[in-house]
Amino acid sequence: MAGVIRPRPPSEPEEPVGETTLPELVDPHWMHRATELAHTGFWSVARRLPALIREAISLAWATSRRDTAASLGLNVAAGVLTTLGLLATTGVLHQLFAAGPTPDRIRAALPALAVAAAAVAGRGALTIAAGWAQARLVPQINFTVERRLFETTSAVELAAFDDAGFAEEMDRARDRGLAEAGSLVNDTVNLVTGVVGVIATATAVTIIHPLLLPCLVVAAAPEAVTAVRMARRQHVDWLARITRRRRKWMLGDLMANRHTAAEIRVYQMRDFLLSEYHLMTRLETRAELRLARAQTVTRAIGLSITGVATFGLYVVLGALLVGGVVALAAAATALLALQSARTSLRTAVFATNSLYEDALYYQDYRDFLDRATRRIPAGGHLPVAGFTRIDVERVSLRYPDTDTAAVDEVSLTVRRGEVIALVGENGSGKTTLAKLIAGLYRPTGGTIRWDGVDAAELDPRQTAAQVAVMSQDWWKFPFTARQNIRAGRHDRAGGPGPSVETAARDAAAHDMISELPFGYDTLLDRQFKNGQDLSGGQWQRLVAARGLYRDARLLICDEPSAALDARAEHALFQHLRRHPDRAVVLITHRLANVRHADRILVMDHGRLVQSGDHDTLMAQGGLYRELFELQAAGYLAGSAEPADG
Ligand SMILES: Nc1ncnc2c1ncn2[C@@H]1O[C@H](COP(=O)(O)OP(=O)(O)OP(=O)(O)O)[C@@H](O)[C@H]1O
Repeated sequence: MAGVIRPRPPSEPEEPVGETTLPELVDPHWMHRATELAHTGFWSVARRLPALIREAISLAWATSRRDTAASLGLNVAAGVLTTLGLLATTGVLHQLFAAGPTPDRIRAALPALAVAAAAVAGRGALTIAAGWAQARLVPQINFTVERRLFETTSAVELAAFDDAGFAEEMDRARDRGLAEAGSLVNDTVNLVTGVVGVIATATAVTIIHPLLLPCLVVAAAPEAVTAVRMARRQHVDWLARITRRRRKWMLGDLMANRHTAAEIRVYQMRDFLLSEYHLMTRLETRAELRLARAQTVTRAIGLSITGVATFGLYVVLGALLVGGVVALAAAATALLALQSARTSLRTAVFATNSLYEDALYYQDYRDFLDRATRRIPAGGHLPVAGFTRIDVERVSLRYPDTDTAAVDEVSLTVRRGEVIALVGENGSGKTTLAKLIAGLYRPTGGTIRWDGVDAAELDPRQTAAQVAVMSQDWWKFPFTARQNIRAGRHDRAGGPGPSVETAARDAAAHDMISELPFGYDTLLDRQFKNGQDLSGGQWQRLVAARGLYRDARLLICDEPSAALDARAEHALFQHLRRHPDRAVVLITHRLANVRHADRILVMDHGRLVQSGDHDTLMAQGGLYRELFELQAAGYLAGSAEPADG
């Protein structure tokens, strides 16, 4: 076995001194409502029930009237049959306990028995039908709330995503709010089912003998109280443990993840991660045992009290029987009713607890939708078919929660047929200005005019159709190579404009795509079967192909070649040259690529500080020349860093 290296088992950690060597985790945003339930008493929760039920039913009603009516109506009908079944059972017992020969008694009991059997069968059928209606309703609700959310998030203005509060609310609405809508309705139906069950049983018992009702309440109550206590204890405990469990998931994810595998080996982090993981596991197991112990105690106390209460019920029933107040048949039915009441009460109690928490999270979803809807840009209505010039007039943009303007009173003109370049140091505002020209942001000052018309008055969809942006922070869409390029104008069926393959060739992406296992039909996401990943530069070629495929009148290229090799960069820039029908706004730090631009605009701290062609700016001196010469020096033969000291 020489040469086989066996992984050394990690050393077991010492008993924890402190909790962990890792720093504290902040609370995840999806549990910000969780403490609220823990700190709200059961009766406060119960008091809010009517409003919550109204909310859930109106959501369900708006989604499907038929299934809502069926879910609730069939449950109520099942309740009526519960009452009928109990009354018929009393009738059966009454006949059976009567005096006379057994065959006669059985014969006399038969009609009531038939009614009782029909009631049980009917109730079963109605419950199944109600369950079916409920099962149909919940996915429809999920679909409705998801559709509402995504229709809104995909329409809000881009600037909303820069607002940290908005982004967080969106995450919350998406993570919990969506899921809770279905639960809200499910729990409401369960609550109604439970309450109907309790009412049905109480009604039957009251009809049989009014004195039986208080006995039933006293006997069933301890179990309901135990159920509330256990549910709450579990919730509080879950809250207390959630941070540790997240840390455990995080550590587990680090150790079983293809992205971290190399670094963990390079830095020999295995022992450290495993010992932290063991520590978390040990603390977690201890906490779980603590909960199990506490729940066992609660259950034991609850069961004992329930036992005593049930015994009390027997004593009371016995006394009523002996005193001749209640018939034997009625007393026997009361015992059957107790079982049914307990089950229904437990269902109602659990549903009440969950309903409250569901409603808190669903409210987040509602609040977010209201807020997001207000941020959908209204836009103008004037049609746009193209442009001859776009005038940017003293335009500014200040991002939310920032003190300085990212773009500060900038004026320039983009003409059709021109290539203009935006250059400047990192953070000088080039990307922001490009996004303003593209209409992705609305200026916080100044005006942008398309052929003299304020862009705010133009139809935003038609304006967007004139613009293509090759952005520097693109996303790896999990589609095939072809779909990734066609996404540039997914609704173009034939018609003018380059084909997918032409766009790919122009962006130096065709050869690379052809070499993929399924060529243009290769899925570019490793999460899918047969999916592939591309290198950063290969992805950038694909993004450039998408931009060219869009074939827009205004092409904005933000660092289109940052990850490209020299050959691909050269090929791409051949296609970003002047074109009579198109204006190109080019942002790049590689100043050799802007030499041939019609105009070079130099930005510094959000302001436009120089403008002109390459020769003019070089003759002028200033920031452009300084940056150009610095970069050019790196390419000069024999240039070397001065030696230290
Ligand atoms: N979404 C944002 N929210 C808040 N501030 C932002 C946001 N995007 C950019 N900024 C800030 O605005 C300023 C201009 O950024 P911008 O991305 O426009 O610069 P840039 O010239 O394109 O930089 P680079 O050359 O590094 O790409 C920077 O100070 C940046 O920190």
